[in-house]
Amino acid sequence: MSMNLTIATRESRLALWQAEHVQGLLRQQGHAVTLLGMTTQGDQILDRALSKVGGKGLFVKELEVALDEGRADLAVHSLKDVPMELPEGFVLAAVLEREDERDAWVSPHCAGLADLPSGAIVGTSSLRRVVLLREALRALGRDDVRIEPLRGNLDTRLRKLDEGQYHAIVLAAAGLKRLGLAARIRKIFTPEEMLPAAGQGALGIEIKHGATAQTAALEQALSNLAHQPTWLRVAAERAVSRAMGGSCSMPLAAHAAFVSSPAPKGATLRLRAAWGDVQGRLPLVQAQDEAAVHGLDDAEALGLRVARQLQEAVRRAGGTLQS
Ligand SMILES: NCc1[nH]cc(CCC(=O)O)c1CC(=O)O
Repeated sequence: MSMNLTIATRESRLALWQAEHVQGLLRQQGHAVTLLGMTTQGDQILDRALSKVGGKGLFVKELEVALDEGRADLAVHSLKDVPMELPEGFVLAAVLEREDERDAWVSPHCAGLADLPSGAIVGTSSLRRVVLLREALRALGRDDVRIEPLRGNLDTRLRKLDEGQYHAIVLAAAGLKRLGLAARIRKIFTPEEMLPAAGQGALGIEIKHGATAQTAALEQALSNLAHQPTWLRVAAERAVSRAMGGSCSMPLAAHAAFVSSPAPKGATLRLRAAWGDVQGRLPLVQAQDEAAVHGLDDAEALGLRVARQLQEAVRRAGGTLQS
């Protein structure tokens, strides 16, 4: 059955790329799909760190209002920006195949941290990247390097780099690749060097759940787009964030990968997580575990176990999780 569908999307170049990507996939299934562009608070507030003004939810709330009012049928999000708990009545109907989940180093000047000139400034605004960069700089004995906040959409961030406000910036590789900007990447950090954020590089499709025939048809169409191995990986990662009470004001990394590839049903999923102290007094705290994962429940149970380990390790290190 062919449907007329509307996708609610933010209007940044990356958000539009992502919405158009899903539009294309749904059109291939014979549906008529239009986009409804909107500006969210997260796009408007650019002068303050997101962690200080309410966090990830700021990027998704307006889109949920559009779903609630029936102005749109689905919303496409970078999963990294989707809060762990969706409001009552909303569900994640599909997670698409993951793009590169790693972080990228972009710099016209140097190939990596070790090459930074004395007193260099590195831009990033994610607290996770701040604590991981700090750890790497500490290992290199580079206490001269400064990490400074950097906000705005991808184009804005790159412009600030090009204007010379920073020697280098760290961004998600996925966003750069999607926008055809992969040539700007000087180096991609391995997950060992810089553990990615929960859900980074994956797209999630959110809908308003309802017991109607229309919703059932929509869920069916979206389930055709879902990529199960990605879904299992991000379910484990997001379970860590959820159990840690993670908002974007917590410097938290969580990354899962199948140890045997490709990932058949029941393959072993390895999950690693890290927490850092924003004040920089404590060394990075890490935890990891692995499990045979057959479904979302197994993935979430793994995430919960790693979160418990991490919480215990944070306590032993003398850290506090409530900031
Ligand atoms: N926090 C903003 C955001 N949300 C998703 C991406 C990149 C794409 C992705 O991770 O899927 C970015 C930019 C970045 O972190 O550099």
